[in-house]
Amino acid sequence: MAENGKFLSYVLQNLKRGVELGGFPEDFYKIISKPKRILQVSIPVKMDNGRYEVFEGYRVQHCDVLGPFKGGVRFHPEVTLADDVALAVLMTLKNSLAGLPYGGAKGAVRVDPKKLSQRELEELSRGYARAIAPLIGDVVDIPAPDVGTNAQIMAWMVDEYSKLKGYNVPGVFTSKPPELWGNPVREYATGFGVAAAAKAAADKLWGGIEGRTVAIHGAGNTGAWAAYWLEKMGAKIVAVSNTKGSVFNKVGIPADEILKVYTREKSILELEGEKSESTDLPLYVEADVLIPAAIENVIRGDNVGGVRARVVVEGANGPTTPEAERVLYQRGVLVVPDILANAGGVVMSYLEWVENLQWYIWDEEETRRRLESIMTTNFNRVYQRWEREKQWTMRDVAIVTALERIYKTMKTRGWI
Ligand SMILES: NC(=O)c1ccc[n+]([C@@H]2O[C@H](COP(=O)([O-])OP(=O)(O)OC[C@H]3O[C@@H](n4cnc5c(N)ncnc54)[C@H](O)[C@@H]3O)[C@@H](O)[C@H]2O)c1
Repeated sequence: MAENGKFLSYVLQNLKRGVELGGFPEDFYKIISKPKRILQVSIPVKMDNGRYEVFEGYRVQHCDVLGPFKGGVRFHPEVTLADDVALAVLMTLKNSLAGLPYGGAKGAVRVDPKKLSQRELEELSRGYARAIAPLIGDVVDIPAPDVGTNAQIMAWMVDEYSKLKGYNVPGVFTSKPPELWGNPVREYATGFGVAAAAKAAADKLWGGIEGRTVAIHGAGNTGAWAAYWLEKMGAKIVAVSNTKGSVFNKVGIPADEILKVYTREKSILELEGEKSESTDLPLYVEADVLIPAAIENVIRGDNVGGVRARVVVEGANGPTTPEAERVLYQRGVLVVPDILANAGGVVMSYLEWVENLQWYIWDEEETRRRLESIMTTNFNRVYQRWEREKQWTMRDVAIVTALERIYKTMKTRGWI
């Protein structure tokens, strides 16, 4: 996605800064900046036209000092190994910050899933699960969905892995459908967590989220469900976009309609309001909160001048480049970093995994209550520390806090 490893270089820049600010030894950076293991796979798929295509995929296992590797699988036509490494590093930090007993990993397949038939997609998903099977397991490495993958794909993968083992292994993939050892909260967990983080930020800055305006860049799983929960919390969604264009409506765009765009019952340009073929309108509209929820590197040095929101809550991974973040920081814009704001998905994955390992089932309300409590506690912990260390960005605080836990555990285990 990001050209020539730019995304990885931004993630490593932030990591290095975290190591320096936290006063950790240089050797710690040497260890933590490199993945422990990288698996590259080729997946042959017999296409509907009778010919074979071979897709390239990866599983990057970055660090497992805190527990089994954990992180999603991305299906995207432009994803590179460098992107996958960057995403795996972010998972290590995110899992550490959230207090989960997990290390970080990420998988990817270079493919445009929209161009595959359902049968081809199933073949590819099962093929990927078979290819990485020797290196994963419910206490080894536990993949989940990311961009371009979903609960149905997890169902195929968990089924394939279980067939290879000869018995059911529910805990090896998370974010499965509710009828296959999943939990109904997972569908909206990341968006719900982003909404909880935005609300927690608004509570601190304005005494509440009620009546505040929100712009959402990328109305997919994360963005559309964030819209849904933010509206329930009393905020107003004024702008939204996807790869087909953008809509702005200062009166408010109903979240139900945004969800219909996500589920493809409606095109984005059918929503009421000012329409634009540009996909980036939400980045620049007048709104209290901006939620970039599409892809990385959308707020950069060259366009940050146009951002007017007072708070940026990173639904996507890596949407703000370090250069843009410096500008926002100087302007007093609060950036709630990805590893804090979008952890709802992996926190929910953890809850699902705990259910699976015990063959136990929590109901939806109980699960959502646990998720909200973990998200809000984590936000407040980082925010309170940031209030004491305002010369740092909130990302710096989040990264240093995540690194402290990793470093301490490495020391205790004798890895450093
Ligand atoms: N889904 C999760 O559980 C989860 C968890 C943590 C982080 N994330 C991160 O959130 C981001 C989105 O993931 P998702 O699962 O919601 O993906 P998704 O594919 O469901 O949604 C992405 C949305 O962004 C839109 N989009 C893509 N490129 C765009 C562009 N240039 N301009 C405007 N819109 C664009 C797409 O049309 C789609 O609506 C990614 O960075 C992902 O890593 C997702």
